[in-house]
Amino acid sequence: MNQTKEQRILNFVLQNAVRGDPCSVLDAIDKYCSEKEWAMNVGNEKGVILDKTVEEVSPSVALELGTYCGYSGVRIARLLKAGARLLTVEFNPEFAAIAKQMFEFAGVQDKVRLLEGPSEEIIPQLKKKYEVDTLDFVFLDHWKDRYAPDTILLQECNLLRKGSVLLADNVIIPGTPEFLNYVRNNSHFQCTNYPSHLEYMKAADAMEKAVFLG
Ligand SMILES: O=C(NCCO)c1cc(-c2ccc(F)cc2)cc(O)c1O
Ligand SMILES: [Mg+2]
Repeated sequence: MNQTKEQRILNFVLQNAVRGDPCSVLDAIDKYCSEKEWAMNVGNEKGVILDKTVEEVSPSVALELGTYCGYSGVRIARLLKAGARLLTVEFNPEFAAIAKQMFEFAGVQDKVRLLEGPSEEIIPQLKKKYEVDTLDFVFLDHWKDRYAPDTILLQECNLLRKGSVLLADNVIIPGTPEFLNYVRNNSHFQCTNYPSHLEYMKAADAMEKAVFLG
């Protein structure tokens, strides 16, 4: 059976990175996806913006929407303080299976909980089923037309508190116009735009930070 691109990425990591070394996993994925096959990982340039935001927030509980192969999940988990945890949601079971192996190889599996299913089903379960009180940090990187409805759903489920930080990937390409309009015209959010580039390409992209003001 032919391998998928995501399996090829994982195999390259298993062959070229160091087990238990998250940075070597990130470097291997970035090397493969810049030299061999493009893939929709957040990448190293936008990854630095993600790093700085995670370090500023120092979250105890972080949520990622859109796991894919686990690149940004490894990126976030490697920066979490002792006892902190990342919940990451992936709809596609094949991607989830790859990401699970990626987390284990990187050695971050004890900090990460991978939840398979649609975000609109999982978000309402976070409090009771996954014992979440409120979220300190949310990385939005899933289906771009879900960013706005899921931001509303997070509020409806009382998962945001004064100071909760949302960071959204791809607000230029593929683009998230409904989300940008929603948070930028909402007095409950303080927004900051971070211009960058599409992962592994010269095309312009950006990330948007939206701090919930309560
Ligand atoms: O769809 C995306 N993510 C959700 C997956 O379940 C996604 C797409 C792209 C992208 C694709 C095709 C292109 F031509 C340009 C950008 C980039 C990304 O960073 C992404 O996160
Ligand atoms: Mg993305």
